[in-house]
Amino acid sequence: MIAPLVARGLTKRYGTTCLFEHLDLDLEAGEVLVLVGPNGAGKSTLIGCLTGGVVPDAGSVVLGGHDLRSAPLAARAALRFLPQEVEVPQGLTGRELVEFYAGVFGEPLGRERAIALADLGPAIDHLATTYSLGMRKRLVAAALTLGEGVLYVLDEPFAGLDRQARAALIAALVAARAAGVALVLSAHDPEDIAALGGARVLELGRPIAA
Ligand SMILES: Nc1ncnc2c1ncn2[C@@H]1O[C@H](COP(=O)(O)OP(=O)(O)OP(=O)(O)O)[C@@H](O)[C@H]1O
Repeated sequence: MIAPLVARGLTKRYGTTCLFEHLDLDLEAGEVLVLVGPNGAGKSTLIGCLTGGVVPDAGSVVLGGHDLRSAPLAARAALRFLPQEVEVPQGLTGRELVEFYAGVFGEPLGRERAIALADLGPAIDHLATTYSLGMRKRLVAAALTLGEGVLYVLDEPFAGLDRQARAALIAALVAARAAGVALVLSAHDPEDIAALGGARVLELGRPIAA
């Protein structure tokens, strides 16, 4: 079975400040890794290195057996990413966006399931740019479950969600995990970590200036 995530020797510095170095990560199907640490510890930067938005100073990332640098399209096809700030394109309703994701992720028939999971009521037919942060997160988090992602990476997924949306997202993540999806997420609240049904925790400390 191909591991959803293998990272080797990840190192990232900004100037003389080292956020992490020589970091190895391995996640098997269904495993969960939670990144914790104070503000500025480097959680989002590490997530950026795992999802291709930040180039590490050293090291490699392999997603679902595909190297993020040498085979970025195949690696990204295995990945579902929920960033901390969820941006949506102009001019599309929530429904149209879900239809777009369903096509890109190769599960066009899953769109009604994702729309039900987003649970936005009549707002699903409003322009997504009018949504609150929590509504945008509901929409995109539901779309992540489309297709055959093997690794979900979520940057502070529960921030800005109300209780009902948080419970729905946790249920969706627990179900994905049971289906073999591995998860990497950053979180501040131990309750969220417990709700996922057990996870490995990686604690990042305050960055060290050389
Ligand atoms: N592009 C950049 N250039 C320089 N420094 C950066 C850059 N991006 C992030 N940093 C710095 O790297 C450090 C880690 O930032 P990061 O956003 O990864 O932390 P975090 O653990 O996600 O924080 P938070 O919990 O507040 O979201 C911070 O000191 C930040 O200022």
